Amino acid sequence: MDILSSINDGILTLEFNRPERKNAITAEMYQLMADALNDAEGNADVRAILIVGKPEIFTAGNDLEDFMKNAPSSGAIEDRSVYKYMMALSGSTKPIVAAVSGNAVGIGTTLLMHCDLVYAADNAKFSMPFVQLGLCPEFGSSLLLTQIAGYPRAAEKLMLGEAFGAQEALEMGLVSKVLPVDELRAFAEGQAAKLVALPASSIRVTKELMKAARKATVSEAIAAENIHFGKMLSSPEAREAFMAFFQKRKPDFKQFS
Ligand SMILES: C/C=C/C(=O)SCCNC(=O)CCNC(=O)[C@H](O)C(C)(C)COP(=O)(O)OP(=O)(O)OC[C@H]1O[C@@H](n2cnc3c(N)ncnc32)[C@H](O)[C@@H]1OP(=O)(O)O
Repeated sequence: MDILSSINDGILTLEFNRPERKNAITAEMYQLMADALNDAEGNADVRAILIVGKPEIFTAGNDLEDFMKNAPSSGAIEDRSVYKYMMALSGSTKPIVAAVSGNAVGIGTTLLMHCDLVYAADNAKFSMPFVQLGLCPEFGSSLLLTQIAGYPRAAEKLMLGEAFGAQEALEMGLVSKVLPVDELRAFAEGQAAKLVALPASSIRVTKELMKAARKATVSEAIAAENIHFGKMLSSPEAREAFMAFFQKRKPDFKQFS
């Protein structure tokens, strides 16, 4: 299974488990995670959610082969499993803890902005290389990163797409603590266990109140981003970037005006 899903002591743990492809996320993996999150919504026994990868890799983001095969030239974005997953994540009423070690690329970083408690290992590396792929930010990152980090820093991360480390992620407020990689998972599990022991109704209301102010603007940003993202996935620039990645060469964007 490319996603390991388990419920123990009130915690739903979702673990990326495709290390041979750097935990790159396929449509099937998004669907599995969307289903688990939606099931958790109706399951009172789940009182916290934990998202983890492997010590050496969180996720390389969307599977680029999937991007090439399934560019959404037709069909509604709402029907795509990535959309279902991100809506389930951003709309979850349960507290979500994320623990990042290794690379968190693209949607791997975006998804953190929809979680509640976010922790990084000292080997974590974050990147949103949307522009480098001929794409644009997705699922609220154009708005949320600006709110979290301020415009200049968000512009640097989103326009240049370069990777940055755990310490910088801490300074900008993307994560709230950095730990040694071999301590990260146990720490995150401990934080999730604390949430489980607290009154679920208080956690629920606190989360709702904290997210209320940004709810409408995040939805608007996601809708606007999706319009561009969907079209850009089939653009010649994106094709060139995907081909270049698999051919292990630098993309040549100068051929496009
Ligand atoms: C809506 C969502 C949007 C997004 O998420 S956009 C972001 C899309 N993701 C990316 O552009 C990241 C692409 N991957 C990488 O940049 C690198 O990987 C890493 C920095 C994550 C790791 O680098 P290294 O440790 O050198 O590993 P390696 O040799 O590049 O990868 C090992 C194998 O994994 C495959 N792989 C890695 N990432 C992806 C991916 N995203 N989609 C499909 N396959 C991937 C490779 O091709 C290779 O395979 P082989 O061993 O056969 O050469």
